[in-house]
This record gives sequence, structure tokens and C-alpha cells, in this order.
Amino acid sequence: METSAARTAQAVIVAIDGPSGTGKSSTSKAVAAQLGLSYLDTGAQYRAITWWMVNNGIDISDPTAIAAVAAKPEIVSGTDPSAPTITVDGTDVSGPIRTQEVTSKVSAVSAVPEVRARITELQRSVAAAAERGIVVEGRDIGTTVLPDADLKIFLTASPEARAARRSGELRGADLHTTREALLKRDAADSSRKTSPLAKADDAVEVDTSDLTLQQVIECVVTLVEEKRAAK
Ligand SMILES: Nc1ncnc2c1ncn2[C@@H]1O[C@H](COP(=O)(O)OP(=O)(O)OP(=O)(O)O)[C@@H](O)[C@H]1O
Ligand SMILES: Nc1ccn([C@H]2C[C@H](O)[C@@H](COP(=O)(O)O)O2)c(=O)n1
Repeated sequence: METSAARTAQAVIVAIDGPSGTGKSSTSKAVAAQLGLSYLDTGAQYRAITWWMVNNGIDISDPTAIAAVAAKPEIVSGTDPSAPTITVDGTDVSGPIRTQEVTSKVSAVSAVPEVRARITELQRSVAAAAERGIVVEGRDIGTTVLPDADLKIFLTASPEARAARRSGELRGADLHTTREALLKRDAADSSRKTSPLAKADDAVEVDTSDLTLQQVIECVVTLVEEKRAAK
């Protein structure tokens, strides 16, 4: 895929996919910051459109109703890895998109093909505009959004490790409940018809269960540097 005429020779496109809580956001932000690349959190975009649907009283159980308004909200992502931003129609929604209500509804909204088409187009335009390259994290980046990415990483971790990380983040939320919620969202994201969560055939799989975040970052930075050197 042709991306940007203005792209520098050292520019790399990195796709980082994987289930919830595997460390995609933490790793992607750090790698992008360390290597001077842009950063795009595509989950935040799906959360933003879900927030808009909830705020506008759209029935989340009705895919036809969601599809009918999927083009309405204007979603803008800021790609500085040290201060990523997300707005909907000019409103900063970085806080509201992390509520439990949005988290519980985002899989249903993101399964609607019209929503995916709209957000995928947005993601490709953001990647095309990143002159020095970009780290894009999500669920279908290596398979659908940027199939020609220079490097594809698929992060995994055991449900136990992911639940422990998330419950630490949520100040001691019950481990079992957190684990079940993660697995439920993974199942929904993996089983939808349109671009499900999946590892691309040419992705490098990194199991982060027994690695520190710093070790994962170092591993991905090394892989990106190898790709750059081979360009
Ligand atoms: N290797 C690791 N070891 C320990 N904790 C980690 C590791 N990687 C990430 N974490 C922590 O786990 C939590 C979840 O990480 P992060 O948000 O990056 O995951 P994610 O894959 O982007 O999740 P989601 O898809 O749900 O947004 C964070 O609190 C993060 O600091
Ligand atoms: N490329 C993507 C990114 C995200 N989603 C959906 C599915 C996730 O459950 C949800 C929230 O993502 P998170 O913030 O947890 O990374 O968004 C998707 O379908 N495709």
C-alpha cells in the first residue's frame, strides 16, 4: 500500500495487535517515543465512536441503528506518543471513553461493518500522514488496516497475567471478575465477522506473560531497528 510521498527513508510502519491487557498501549507508546515515531491507539477511536453512540441515545443492540449514524461523529486522534489525544466533534473524550459503560459496549459497536469501514479509513489516513513513521496498535492492524506494515507484532499473555495487570490498574478490582470480563471481550472481538482480532501470518508473536514491560519494549525496539537497518 502506498502511504505518503513525504515519508522519510527511515520511516517505518509498525503494527501491534493482540488481546486486551497484553501491553499494546504501554509498549507502543514507549517504542514510538524512543524511536521518534508517531503513535495511534485505534482502540481509543472505537471507544470514541461508542461514547458518541451512548451519548446520543443510539440503541447499541441494534446494528442497523449504529450503521445509520456511523459517519456522523468527527473523531480526531493526536499522535504524539508522549501526549496522545482523542476528540469527538471537538470535545476531549480521553477520560469518558475509559468508563465501564463504554468498555462494556465497545465490542458491539466495533463489530458493525459500517463502523469498521469508517474507522479503518481514518486509521489509514493518519498512518499516511506520519512522515517519520508510526506505531499503530489495535486488533486488526496487521491483518486489515495496514497489511503492508514493515513490522507486525502480536502480543499475547496468559489471562491470569492480564487480569492481574488490569486489576492493579483498577486499584484492586476482583481478579476473577476482571479475568472473565477480559475473556468475554476477547471472545466478542475474535468472533465478529468483519476483521476480527487475529494474528497476521507474518506477525512476530511475543508472549509477555513473564516479561517486564521494559523487556517487551526493548524486544520491540530491537525488532524495529533490525527492520530499519534492512530497508
Ligand atoms: N509486560 C508487562 N508486565 C507487567 N505489566 C504490564 C506489562 N505490559 C503492560 N503492563 C501493564 O498492564 C496494563 C495493561 O497494559 P496496556 O494498557 O498497555 O494493555 P493493552 O494491550 O493496550 O490493553 P487494552 O487492549 O485493553 O487497551 C497496564 O497497567 C500496563 O502498565
Ligand atoms: N483495531 C481495533 C482496536 C480496537 N477494537 C475494539 C475492540 C476492543 O475491545 C475495543 C477497545 O480497545 P482497547 O482500548 O481495549 O484496545 O475496541 C477493534 O475492534 N479494532
